[in-house]
Amino acid sequence: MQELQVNNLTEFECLALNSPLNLADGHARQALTASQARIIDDLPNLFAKAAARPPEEVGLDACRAYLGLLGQHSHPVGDGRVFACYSSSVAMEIFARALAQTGESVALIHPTFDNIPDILRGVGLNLVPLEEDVLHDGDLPRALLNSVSCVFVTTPNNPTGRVVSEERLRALAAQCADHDVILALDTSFRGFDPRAHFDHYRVLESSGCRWVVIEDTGKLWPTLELKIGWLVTAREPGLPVAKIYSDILLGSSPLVLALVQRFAEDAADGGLPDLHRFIAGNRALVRQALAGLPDVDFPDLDSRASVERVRLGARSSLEVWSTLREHNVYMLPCQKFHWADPHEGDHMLRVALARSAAPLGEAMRALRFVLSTR
Ligand SMILES: N=C(N)NC[C@@H](O)CC(=O)C(=O)O
Repeated sequence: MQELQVNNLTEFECLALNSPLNLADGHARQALTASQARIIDDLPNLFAKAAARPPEEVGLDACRAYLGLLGQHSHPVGDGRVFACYSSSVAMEIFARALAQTGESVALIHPTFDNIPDILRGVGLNLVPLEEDVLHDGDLPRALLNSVSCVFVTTPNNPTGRVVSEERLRALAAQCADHDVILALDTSFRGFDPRAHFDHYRVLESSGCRWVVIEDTGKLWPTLELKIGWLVTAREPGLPVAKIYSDILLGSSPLVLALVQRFAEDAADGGLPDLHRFIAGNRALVRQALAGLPDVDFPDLDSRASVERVRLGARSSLEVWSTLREHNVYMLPCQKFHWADPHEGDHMLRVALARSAAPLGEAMRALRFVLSTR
C-alpha cells in the first residue's frame, strides 16, 4: 500500500471528516440540544434582524454575550481593539503577520495543536519550545524572555487541558511587561473549563504588558463551522493588527455573530453547565471503555477540555490509527502536537469528546478491540 503522507493534524482530521465515527477534530459534532435546535429553527428571523441592524452593534452584542458567559467582564469591546474573524486560525494568521513585522522569535507552549507553530513559522518566525511544566512551575527563565519577542500560550492547552491559573497569568504578564515581551493567549478551549473563567482581561489590562488574546467560539457548539475567532489586543500592542486585519477582512458575518450571541445566551441560561456534564460523561465513557487494558492510561486526569489523550504503552499510535482506519474509526495520533519533538507523541492518541454517545461508544469498542489485539 502506498505510504500515506500526512503533513499536519488538520490533514489527519480531513481524512476523518466523512466518517460517522470521526473522533479526530476538536470541533463540536454532538447533537443540538432542544433549545439550540430552536435557535436554528429561528435562523430566518435571526437573518432579518441582523440585516436590519448596524453591523457594529451586532458584533458588540455577540462579543459581550460570549465573553460575559465565560467571565471575561473586563474585555475591551467597543474600544476598537476587538477584531471578529471567520475563525481563530484566521485571527492567528493576522496576529502572526503583525508579529513578524516586529520580532523574530516566539516562545511557544509545547506540546500544542500544530497549526499554531505552522502559522507562526509560515510568516518566518523562529520558535522556542516552552514546556508546559516550565510554564506552570514558576517564573520563566530570564534568558528565554531576553531571547524572544513573544510568549505564546494555549490555555486550556490542547491536547492536555492544562489551564494557566490567575496567579500564574498575573506573574507571567508581569514578567512579559518587565522584558517588554508580547504575551499571546489562545483560549479556544476556555469554554469547557470553569478554571479558565476568571477575568483574564482584568489581569492583562492591569499588568502593563503588551498582550493579544485569540478567542474561539468554534469548539463549543455544533453550528456546522459557523463560528467567530475574536482577536483582542492591548491598548498599545505595538503591532499593526488593525492594518493587517483590514488587509484580510472587512468584517465577519452579522448572521454568524447573531447566532453566536443566541448560543451564548442559551449557554448562560443553563446550557453551559449542561455541556460540561455532557463532556464529563463522555470522558467517563472513554475511560470506562478502555479500563483494564494492559499499559493503557490517561495522562490528563484533571482535564475538562473536549478532548482526551490515551497513553498506549509501547503500542505505536500510528499503527493503532491505521488499524482503526480500517474500521472507519478516526482519532488523532499525537506526534504532531509535539511540534519540537514528535517522538514524544509516538504512543498516544487524542480522542474527541464533543460527539454524541452512540458514535463515541461504537468507536471506543473498536479502539478497545484494536488495543486488546496489540
Ligand atoms: N485551522 C485548523 N487547522 N483548524 C483545525 C483546528 O480547529 C482543530 C483543533 O483545534 C483541534 O482539533 O483541536
